[in-house]
Amino acid sequence: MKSIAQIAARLQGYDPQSLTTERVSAFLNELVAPVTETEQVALFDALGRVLAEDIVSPVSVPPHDNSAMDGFAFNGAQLQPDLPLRLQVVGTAFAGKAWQGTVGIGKCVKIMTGAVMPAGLDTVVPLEFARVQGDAVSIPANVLKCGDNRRHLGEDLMAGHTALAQGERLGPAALGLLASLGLGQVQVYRRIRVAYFSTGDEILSAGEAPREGAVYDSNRYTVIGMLKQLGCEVVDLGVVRDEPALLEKALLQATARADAVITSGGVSAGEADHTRTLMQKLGDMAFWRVAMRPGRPMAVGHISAPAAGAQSSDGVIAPTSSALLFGLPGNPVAVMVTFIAFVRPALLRMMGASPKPQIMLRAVSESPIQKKPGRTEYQRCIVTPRADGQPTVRITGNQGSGVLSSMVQANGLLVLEHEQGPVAAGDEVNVLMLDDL
Ligand SMILES: Nc1nc2c(c(=O)[nH]1)N[C@H]1C(S)=C(S)[C@@H](COP(=O)(O)OP(=O)(O)OC[C@H]3O[C@@H](n4cnc5c(N)ncnc54)[C@H](O)[C@@H]3O)O[C@H]1N2
Ligand code: MOO
Repeated sequence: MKSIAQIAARLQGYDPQSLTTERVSAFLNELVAPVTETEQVALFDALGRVLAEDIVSPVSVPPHDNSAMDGFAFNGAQLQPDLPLRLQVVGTAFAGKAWQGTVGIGKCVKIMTGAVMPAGLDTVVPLEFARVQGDAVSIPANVLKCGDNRRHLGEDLMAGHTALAQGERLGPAALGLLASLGLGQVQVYRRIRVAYFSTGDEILSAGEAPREGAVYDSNRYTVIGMLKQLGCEVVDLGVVRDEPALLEKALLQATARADAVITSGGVSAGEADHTRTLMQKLGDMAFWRVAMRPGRPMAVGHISAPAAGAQSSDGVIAPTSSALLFGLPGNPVAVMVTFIAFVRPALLRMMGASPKPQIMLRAVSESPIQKKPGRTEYQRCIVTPRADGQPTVRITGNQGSGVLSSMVQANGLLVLEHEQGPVAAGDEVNVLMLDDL
């Protein structure tokens, strides 16, 4: 495991009080190691899991040349420009029940979609194009080319070729592809376990009576929601008051039980913020001010705790477990934005997934947007599709980092890059669509 100091020493221009989002991402790439343990799971249980091995096709898909249409199969060399073709039907080929005979010149076979192409035949005329009279079929001039409507053996996947690479996060299409190879089980990385707790004396749990100066905990629901969407196992440690002994206990418990620990609150420099001090005491931590909005303060590092169930006795050093720790800012939108920008990619890396660039939509801004160069801004926005071309985008009103209602209205996050200044109406901007996450 690389220490914060080692990574910082290698990262040019590392300044914890002013880090660009790119530097943060580069730092996290070095800090976070993928899990190595794997397990075999049934294909139906593999959705969202990450492949731990290359999948080499044991078979070709399709396994034989076959018809793409219901129609009549024949030897396409007989087609001539500007001339119709008349053929005699000599049999029927069904999907799953091949036609075994030979089909000569002037002959054809009625064929169903998916049926194996009889030997020597390479072209199918769809039923809609064929004129059938008794056992004769005539094909009008110039409606077909030789080879039309034939699907080739292995045109999807060829036996012996890599069908999917290690690191692929399995979506429905990938599961279907694995199933098309006849595989019922697949080797994936184990799930990662992530513990979460909210911190702060003013934070109430749902169901508690309201009291002066207190607010209900929303971060626990947004963060745990996003963790579940990622397919992590979640250890929910609730709300922890800003008391050193309670915070220490929660951090140690979380570390002993999880691969990664996420907290919210207590990472800026407030007086009652014991969280920072404790994180520092228990681990190798960095406290950053990221040049971004929202989400400026953030803590990251590794902390250690005696492993779950480990007994320390005289002369015996208890084994320790260690976890990646993200101390996210308390403000509800800052939590979500830092999770999306940094925690999510880091956890995907820990899950073993190959890195994928976040694809941004280009949209035209409906109105001017204020923006200072020198920080990356994530503004909640609504993208509207336009029938006549590029989608347009507008921001969702109040962008305060405590305002969750504008996050709910938003369908995207408008990402204004570090160097960018104000946006004029009609300018193109980048949007991260929230549904894609
Ligand atoms: N002097 C400075 N003050 C602040 C700075 C700074 O750089 N210098 N940064 C500001 C920014 S930006 C943010 S973000 C916040 C982050 O502070 P903390 O991480 O220490 O968070 P808290 O102070 O504990 O809480 C901030 C805010 O969020 C509310 N909150 C916290 N947890 C929850 C929760 N689980 N559910 C709902 N709401 C929550 C909390 O009540 C506060 O209102 O610091 C700024 N200050
Ligand atoms: O980082 Mo704070 O983002 O302004 O809420």
